[in-house]
Amino acid sequence: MSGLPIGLTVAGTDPTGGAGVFADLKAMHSRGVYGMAAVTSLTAQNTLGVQDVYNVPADFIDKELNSIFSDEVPHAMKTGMIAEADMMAVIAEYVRKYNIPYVMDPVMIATSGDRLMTDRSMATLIDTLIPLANIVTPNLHEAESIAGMKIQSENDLHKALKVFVDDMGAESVIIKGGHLEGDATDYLYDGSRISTLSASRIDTDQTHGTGCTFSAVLTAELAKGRTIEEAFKTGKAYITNAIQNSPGIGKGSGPVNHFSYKGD
Ligand SMILES: Nc1ncnc2c1ncn2[C@@H]1O[C@H](COP(=O)(O)OP(=O)(O)OP(=O)(O)O)[C@@H](O)[C@H]1O
Ligand SMILES: Cc1ncc(CO)c(N)n1
Repeated sequence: MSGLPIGLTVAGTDPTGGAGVFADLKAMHSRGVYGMAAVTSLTAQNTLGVQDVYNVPADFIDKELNSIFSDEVPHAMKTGMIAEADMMAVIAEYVRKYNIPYVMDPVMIATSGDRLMTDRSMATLIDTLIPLANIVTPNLHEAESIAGMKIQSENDLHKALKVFVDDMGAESVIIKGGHLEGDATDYLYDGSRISTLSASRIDTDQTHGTGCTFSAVLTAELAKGRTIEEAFKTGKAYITNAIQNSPGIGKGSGPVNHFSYKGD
């Protein structure tokens, strides 16, 4: 039993380290949390796009998770890229059995526009993973696909938030406004109230892996026993600072700085 908070990420790799499990580990480390990672897919990708994907078979993901959980149970976990429904079913079993705080980042399409989840997995994502989640973190497009509606107004956004919690059974949802017009405003709904956090939009294309990094920070904060609202505040401050200080790596949409945020 470790005194250090432990966060687990279950997601794909990005060999350039800007998104996926490597980014998650950096974000958790930066927040003072010991990071563990089980890999769902290897991708060949960089700041320009995804060149190829190699899925880990679901029964091997089961072995990775068994190795982790039979040895040390993490204090919180997140999932990111999960390409296929059979992988989701395996992961859901561990979330159910160990019942640790769970952040579900429904990764569907990379910043570059490449698909990272099959369409036929959508029903499983909605039926098995979302009801287990303490926080679901869709971006605007993912929220539209999952809620099955267009989001063109504040009113639509409020309706979509409620679909995740009131209809699908998540404890809370944060719809991220990285792709909204104007300020980058994120919306949290926890079943009783909607709260927002806003940052001025940073005029940059250095946003590769922002979603992964944001959800990894939320997971790290939950691993420390912080509330969802506290985790949201830290996640927002961290990602805004990380985008502002992006290191300018690669020829395309580069990664953020996982180590620049120095807040508590
Ligand atoms: N240009 C920006 N300026 C300020 N904040 C931003 C900007 N772009 C994204 N964010 C913030 O970054 C976080 C991640 O949001 P975003 O909508 O980009 O996620 P995503 O699309 O899932 O990311 P990914 O690129 O990893 O797929 C949110 O808090 C969002 O408000
Ligand atoms: C492995 C992986 N997960 C998530 C994203 C979304 O940014 C990505 N580009 N790559």
